[in-house]
Amino acid sequence: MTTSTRGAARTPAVLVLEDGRIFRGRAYGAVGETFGEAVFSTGMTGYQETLTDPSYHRQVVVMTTPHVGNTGVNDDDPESQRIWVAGYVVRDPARVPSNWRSRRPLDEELAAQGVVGISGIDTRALTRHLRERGAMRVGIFSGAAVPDDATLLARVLEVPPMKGADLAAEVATSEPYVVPAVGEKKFTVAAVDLGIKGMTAQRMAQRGIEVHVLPANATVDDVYAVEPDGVFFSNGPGDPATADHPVSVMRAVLERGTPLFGICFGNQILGRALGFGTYKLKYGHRGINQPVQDRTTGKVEITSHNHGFAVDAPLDQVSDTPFGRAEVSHVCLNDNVVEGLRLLDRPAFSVQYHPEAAAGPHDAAYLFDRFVSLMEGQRA
Ligand SMILES: NC(=O)CC[C@H](N)C(=O)O
Repeated sequence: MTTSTRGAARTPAVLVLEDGRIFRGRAYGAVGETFGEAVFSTGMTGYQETLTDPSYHRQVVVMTTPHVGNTGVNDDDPESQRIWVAGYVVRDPARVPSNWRSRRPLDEELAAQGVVGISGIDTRALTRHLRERGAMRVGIFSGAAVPDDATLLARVLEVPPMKGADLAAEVATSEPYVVPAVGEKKFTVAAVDLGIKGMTAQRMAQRGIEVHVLPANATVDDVYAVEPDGVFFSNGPGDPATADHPVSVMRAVLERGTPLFGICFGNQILGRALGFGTYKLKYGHRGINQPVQDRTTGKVEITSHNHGFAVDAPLDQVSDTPFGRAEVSHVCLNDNVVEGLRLLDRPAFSVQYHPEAAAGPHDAAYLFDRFVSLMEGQRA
C-alpha cells in the first residue's frame, strides 16, 4: 500500500450530478476537482484500456464492477500515451494489487496523472440513476476546501454538455506517424486519427498493413499522398454532428472508390457522409459484453463498446445514398441501435463498436479481414 492510497482514502470526496443528486465517498487517485459527462461502463476487466481510450476524453467513467485495481497497472495494456477519462468512480478499490505484470497500484497511477476519482460510493445506485435519467454532467470534489453543495451544483451546471462538443483534435496526433506491418508488407492504409486506440493500428499491422496515422485535420491530399490501398477512420471523443471536416474527407474517399473502413466515430462519420443523421443515446453503450448481430451472416457476436451517439438509419431497407445503395449491416440486440453500415456498390463499411478488442472479446476480429478482402478485391 502506498502513501497516496492511504492519504487519499482518508480524504472525503463528493460527486455531484447536474440534477442535484449527490454521492459521498472518499478520494481515489488525485485529490482535487474534476468535471465531465457521467457515463457507466459494464466491463468487468480491462480498466487500463478503458482509462487510456481517447474516446473517454471529458467523460467521468463509473465502473459497474465493484472491485477495480486488483491487477494494478502494467506497461503493456494502455491504448494511448495517457489516461484520458476526466474522472473515475469505483466502489471498492483494491488495497493491494497482485499480478505478475503489475508495476504500480492504480490509485498511484491516477494520482501521478492528476486524475481525480472517488471511491466507496454505491455505484449500483449511481448507474441505475444514469440509466433512468440519462448521461449527465457531473463534478467530483475532494480536498481541504470543498464548498457547500449548492455552490458545487452551480459549478457543475457550468460544464459544457457533450452534445455539440468537437473534441477529436484535442486527442489526435499532431504529427503523422507510421506503424510498420508485422512481417511482409502487403498494403498501405491511411488512418485518420480522431482518437485512435493503439490496438487498432496493431490489428491492421498484424495483417501485413503498413498504417500511416494522420492527424484529425488531414486533407484529402494528405490521405492520398501516402498512396493508400485503403483508408481508415478511427474512434474518437465528442459529438459526430461536429465532425464536418472528416465527413468531407470521407466523401472524397468514397467518390474515388478507395476501400474504406471506419470504427465507432468512423461509423458515425460514414453515416453522415451517406446523408444519415446522428443522435445522442440516453446513456450509451460502454463495456465488453454487448451482443451484436452481423446481419450479413446472421451470426451474433459479443463485443466491446464505447459510444454515446448513434447513426439514425433505417434498419429494414436498403437506402439510396449519393454513393449508391447502403444498408445497416450490424445491429445491437439489446436495443436495436445501428452498429454497422455497408455500401453495396462501393468497397466501404464501418462498425459502431470495437473489433480491436482492447479490452474485450475477439468475436469481431473478422472485420479487419473484411477490410483486407476489400483491398485485395480492388487489386484483382
Ligand atoms: N468510441 C467512439 O469512437 C465514440 C464515438 C462518439 N464520441 C460517441 O460517443 O458515440
